Amino acid sequence: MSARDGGHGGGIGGVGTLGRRGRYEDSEFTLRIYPGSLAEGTIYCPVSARKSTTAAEAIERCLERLRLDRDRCYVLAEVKEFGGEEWILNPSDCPVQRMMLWPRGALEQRSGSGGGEDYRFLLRQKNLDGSIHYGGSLQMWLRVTEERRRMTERGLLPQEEVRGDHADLCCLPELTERSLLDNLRSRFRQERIYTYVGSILIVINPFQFLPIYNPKYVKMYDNHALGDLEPHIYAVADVAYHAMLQRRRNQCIVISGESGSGKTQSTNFLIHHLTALSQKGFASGVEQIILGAGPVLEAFGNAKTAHNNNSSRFGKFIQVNYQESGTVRGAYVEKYLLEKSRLVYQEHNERNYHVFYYLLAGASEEERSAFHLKKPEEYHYLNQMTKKVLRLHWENYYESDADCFTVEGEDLKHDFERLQLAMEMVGFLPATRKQIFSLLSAILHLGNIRYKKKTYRDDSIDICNPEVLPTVSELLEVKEEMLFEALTTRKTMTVGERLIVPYKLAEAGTVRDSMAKSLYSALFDWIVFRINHALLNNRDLEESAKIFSIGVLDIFGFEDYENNSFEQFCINFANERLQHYFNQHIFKLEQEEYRAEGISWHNIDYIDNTGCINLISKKPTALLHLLDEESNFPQASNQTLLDKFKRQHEGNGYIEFPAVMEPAFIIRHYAGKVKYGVKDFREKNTDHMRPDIVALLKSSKNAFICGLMGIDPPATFRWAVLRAFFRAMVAFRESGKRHVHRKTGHDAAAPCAVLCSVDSFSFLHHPVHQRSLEILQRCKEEKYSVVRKSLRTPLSDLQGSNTLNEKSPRDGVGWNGRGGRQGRLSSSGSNTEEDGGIFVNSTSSKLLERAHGILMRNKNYKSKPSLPKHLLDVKSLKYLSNLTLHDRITKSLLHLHKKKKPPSISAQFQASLNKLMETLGQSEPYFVKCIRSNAEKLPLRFNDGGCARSPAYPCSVA
Ligand SMILES: Nc1ncnc2c1ncn2[C@@H]1O[C@H](COP(=O)(O)OP(=O)(O)OP(=O)(O)O)[C@@H](O)[C@H]1O
Repeated sequence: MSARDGGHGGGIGGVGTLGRRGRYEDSEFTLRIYPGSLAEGTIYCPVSARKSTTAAEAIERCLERLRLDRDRCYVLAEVKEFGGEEWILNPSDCPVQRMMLWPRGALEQRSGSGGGEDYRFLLRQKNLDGSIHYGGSLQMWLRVTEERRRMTERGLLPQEEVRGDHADLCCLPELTERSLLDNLRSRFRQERIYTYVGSILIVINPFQFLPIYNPKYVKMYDNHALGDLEPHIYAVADVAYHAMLQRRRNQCIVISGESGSGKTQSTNFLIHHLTALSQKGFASGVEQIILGAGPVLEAFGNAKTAHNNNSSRFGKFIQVNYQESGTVRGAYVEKYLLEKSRLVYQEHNERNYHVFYYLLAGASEEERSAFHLKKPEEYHYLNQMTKKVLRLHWENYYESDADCFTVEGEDLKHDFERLQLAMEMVGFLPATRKQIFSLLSAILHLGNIRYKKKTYRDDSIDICNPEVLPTVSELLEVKEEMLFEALTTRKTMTVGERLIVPYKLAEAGTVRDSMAKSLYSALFDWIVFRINHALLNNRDLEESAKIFSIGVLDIFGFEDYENNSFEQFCINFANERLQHYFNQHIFKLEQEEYRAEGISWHNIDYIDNTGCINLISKKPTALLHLLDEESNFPQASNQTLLDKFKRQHEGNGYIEFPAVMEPAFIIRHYAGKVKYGVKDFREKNTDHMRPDIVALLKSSKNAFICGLMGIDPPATFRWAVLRAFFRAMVAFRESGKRHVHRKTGHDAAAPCAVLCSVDSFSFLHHPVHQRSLEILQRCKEEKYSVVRKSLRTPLSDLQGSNTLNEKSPRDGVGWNGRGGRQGRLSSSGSNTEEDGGIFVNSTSSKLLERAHGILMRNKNYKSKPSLPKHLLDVKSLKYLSNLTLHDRITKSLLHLHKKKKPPSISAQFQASLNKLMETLGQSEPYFVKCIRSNAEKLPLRFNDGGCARSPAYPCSVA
């Protein structure tokens, strides 16, 4: 693709600034549409398009140029990297927007350097039954495959085994570690990366996309039993889908494997197939949002690590919900344990979360100055790794410097553009995005605050670089003095007296980092919440509606590093629970079933890890409970914690203590022994945001920051509605007065004068007021009342002003909108539950109606571009908050449990794991085990040692 105006013909990869982004909105690009067999002799047809050009329009132009038969029906298919997988675009989809989500490499290759045929648009013809016509080749191909299978069955063709490998390891004549490895290696060399072990799918990450994900394969695996065909990830998705429909039971697919083994990639294939299966090739609204949600979650939750340049630093469970008929109706994302420590510290050769680098590389000049952005190397939270390198190679600082902030083949500017677009796709308006980036900048500046001792004699501290404070206070919109106090002193109550105690030097750094980590994780929670809101379907709110679901769990694999700490302990505990679930299903339940049916069966010994799970989590003396006890005890230390572990569990076969006096303990996990250092265990387990910091942030004038501190989304939403009302009223009246004043030269107090002259006002066209007016209309329609019985101190807006009316094109609701969501809202009944509701009195109602009339009549008025986002409302917010009740991370981070102490991090993690296990327990499971073919990430290279050592290696699970 190339942009023809604006002078950035190198493709969208070169568009990085806001100003350029503005031009980019109107730029004309060239789409290359490949007609394939529909126009023999034409490789591709260049079609000019803008960001808003629809697929239907692009097809029209293409048909015109190629003079194709217009009586036929055509669609545009987007082919993405994974070996030719095709995504059919809806007529209203915008191909340029899809293309903007492609990685820069794809766009560059497109501009002529060759080899980039992976990403492209194809012109496809649609058959009468709605299926896609593949020019006969698919049918032929399927026939050949089928024929081949029949001939093999009849013995006319050699069996697969003759080639020396088995598609199912259970069929191996001899089951040894050697034979398993030989079989996997042999298959891998034939580019067969998938192998079954019974019903379990093993994937060996080839680090190169193979052409096995295109529609031929989608079709081929449709409605076959597992094992009928060559193993494939699509086969698992397909079997789960049909089992859900036939047995009317929820299904789940559990993906495991070490970092870089391909879990996330497998999840992507599964989700695409699971949504595509029910869509007959068309991307639904849900699929679109899932499509946008991926890059957003990735930018905020992934980072470069030593093992994987794009490693997910959080676990996720994506649940695709279906109607009884089997069509997708919505989805839900649950996240587990975002790695917070990465925000303030990274190991050598690792980076902070991607989004920081994207922002610093891609922000426009305007954004740079608004957020006071610097270079990455000037931020403490990003440059610690550089400093390490610096110490090693002082003389070649600049080389090392560049290496640390970019990854080979990466274009951060392009990634920033892509992120912005993805955020737009999940419904984040420009103002919301600005709030998010401003918060990220505040976090970076916060990290630059350094402390020093005031004097040698006492412990009191000061900030070395006070010039940073105004920047942070400006970005967070808090008072500078309050910020200084919160960062240097602690307020405590002792016998009714309020004490202000200065932090010690080491403490202050922890407080600063804790504030940064908590802000970031609250932001991440907020993003997940908003994505879930976008993925929510109206019908999910109806209790009677029957939902079936298929969940895909992509959770961090087993970890054993040189230094293991609290995070690894939690992660490995989660893996123990999953291994237990796996054992239950694969061995125990199956054997019990055989025995119940009277089938003679020799029980297979498997490693039962119940003992290890009990050691870690069984009340009252398990390690996690002892940790909680010691975390609550002010005099305790990590050493007393270790002593407690020893006293309580000495002699337990699952725990050992190093012979030398080392502050560590060793757990015998199912996947091997891991040594954990107890340093920081207590601190990490109670990593809550301090009350002083919460109070500071709640004092922010910025509704978005306050919103992050809000624990009750429905309540904060109502406050947002109220605020919007007053904002609109005040603005409307004030502007009216000003206008009359200008015209008559004296103050016009009478509202009628305002109304008479308001037609020409432009202030109403400001997005904030448009939104306020729309919100007000909704209030009116919901019969809210304007006068609150008692005005409490606002809990603040959850969403900030710009997010309240982000709405879905599906809603189709205008000012006087009927039907759609509006219908749902008025029938929701949520308003009646409210005490002290909001009443629209008749004067303000008239005022607003008039204002709206003006707004709508004005010929300059343009409706906002419709966004793939649901309208927020109390009922859906309540629904979502209930779904995430178990996950009280944000709540506890903010220390909002007034009476009780907030639950510890490990307690919250256990609660979310329990919920996950409950969901899995109610589903029929499938297991996908991912293995890294080599540690160097080389394409199609099989390293025996690496594969056999993998915790997902069949020997260690079977
Ligand atoms: N099936 C596949 N075909 C081709 N390449 C793959 C495949 N699966 C994974 N990869 C490559 O391997 C890289 C690492 O995979 P992925 O990020 O999915 O690993 P992961 O197990 O999720 O790692 P982490 O636990 O660190 O998040 C991907 O960026 C991709 O380049």
